[in-house]
Amino acid sequence: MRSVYDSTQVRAAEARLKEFTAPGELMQRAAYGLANECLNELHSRRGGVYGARAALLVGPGGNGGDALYSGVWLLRRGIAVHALLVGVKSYPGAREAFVRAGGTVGAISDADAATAVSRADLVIDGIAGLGSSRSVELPDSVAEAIATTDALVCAVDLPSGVNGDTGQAYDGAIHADMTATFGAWKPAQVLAPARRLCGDVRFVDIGLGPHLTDPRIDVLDYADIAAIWPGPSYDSHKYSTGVVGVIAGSAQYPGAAVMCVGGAIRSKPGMVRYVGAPDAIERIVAAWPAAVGATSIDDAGRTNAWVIGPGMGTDDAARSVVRSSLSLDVPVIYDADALTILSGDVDRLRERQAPTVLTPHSGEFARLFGEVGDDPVESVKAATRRTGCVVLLKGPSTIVAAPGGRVLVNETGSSKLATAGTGDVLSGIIGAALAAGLPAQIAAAAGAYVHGALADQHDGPLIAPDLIDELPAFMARLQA
Ligand SMILES: NC(=O)C1=CN([C@@H]2O[C@H](COP(=O)(O)OP(=O)(O)OC[C@H]3O[C@@H](n4cnc5c(N)ncnc54)[C@H](OP(=O)(O)O)[C@@H]3O)[C@@H](O)[C@H]2O)[C@@H](O)CC1
Ligand SMILES: [K+]
Repeated sequence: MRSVYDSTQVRAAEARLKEFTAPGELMQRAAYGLANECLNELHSRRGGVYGARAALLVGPGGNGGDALYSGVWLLRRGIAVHALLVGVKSYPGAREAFVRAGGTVGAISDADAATAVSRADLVIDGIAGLGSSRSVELPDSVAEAIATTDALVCAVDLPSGVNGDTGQAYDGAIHADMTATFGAWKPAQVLAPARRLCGDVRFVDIGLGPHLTDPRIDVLDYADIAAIWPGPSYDSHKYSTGVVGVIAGSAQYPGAAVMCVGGAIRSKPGMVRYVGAPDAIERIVAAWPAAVGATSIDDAGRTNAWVIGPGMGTDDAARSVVRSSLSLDVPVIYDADALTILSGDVDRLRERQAPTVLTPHSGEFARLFGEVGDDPVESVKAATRRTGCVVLLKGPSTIVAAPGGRVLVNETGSSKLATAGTGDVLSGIIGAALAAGLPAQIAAAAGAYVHGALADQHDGPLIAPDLIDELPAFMARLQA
């Protein structure tokens, strides 16, 4: 698990650590770590560093200070380093130290600034980090040189022009190949759209760890999923590993039910029950002979969790099923059409006594709760406070919040998943995890991890049934 801290937490930890360190010590640790990351990467790209050229983009604050002091280390390794000041100010003492070590300094508005960038093998973006709060305005020629260079572009702490806490990217934000993050992972390094601008994130330990508590976000990794994903034990039987009920599909969208049941059945619960009309049951059993059919929830028998919604339509019958499901005393995940049905009735979700998971994409989220704002984590947390439900917001970075709990962000998957039916598979996987007894937020986040990882391991273009085909091998590896 990777813990992520916002700028207020990082600054507070920095202030506490400063009580035990000499003045300037933390910046020196950061600058040395930054220089090392750049040198290692440059070495692997060019086969050496001596004789390389570097351009530093230097802002007025601590971020620019880091860039200048890292320049001192680069100079000591035989790299020619030119600093371009963005604005008139620079971090006290850093410019002088850089010049003493042999660095040269110009302004970003100099006629030859773009040439310095395009000739460089390494560009260090130290315009702004934690203090980055607005668009980056560079001369057009410099912006163009940064955008088109083959050089290694390394962001100091965060790419300039991204909001470190929300993941928002302002106009002109720098697109880095690599980001050296100091002391903690920051929200923008795991949240879209900023995450993409960070490139490869390298952690530089400056000793903040013991002073950081209560992360804003956690990111689950493979080891976490392997540890928590429920597997059968030697005395398991079909009821002990969880029974999933699925209400999905309609005459218009029969495939949604097949995808959803497939996602559930291949995630290895003990049993999957499908509830629908007789012809729909026939279709499901033809596709998944191990599934068990019933024509109503009441006739379905013992079930540990329900998946309700994919492709079920929004007609009166569907509305009545969703309304009556609110009183089910086992966990329920509402997806797709069920979310549309609930959008006029969000506050009724508070009636639910058992855990509930909502899995909207941004359009469904807007219908339920209003548009996702500039701070998507806050928007999702507000939705959980309003409904008492676990809310999983699908998107380039999936955000999963629970009432009173910590926020989880999933990093697996890609735009490959933007294809019909993949969401139905996801809800089936989450349903299986819920039925097996995982706490609702963990079930949702672990389901999102598995779903994304299936897409990542699939070669070539992807359609929803490919995810189901990838599931058995993935589960086998996970439980090995
Ligand atoms: N915390 C830690 O543990 C450690 C922190 N360290 C380092 O310090 C950094 C934080 O330093 P910081 O507080 O001085 O803020 P920083 O990011 O340099 O911004 C400064 C000013 O830049 C400006 N500015 C903003 N956006 C801009 C834009 N788009 N284009 C142009 N200018 C822009 C804006 O000033 P304004 O122009 O608005 O007056 C803003 O106030 C941190 O990220 C890390 O690198 C390490 O050294 C040691 C450990
Ligand atoms: K930066």
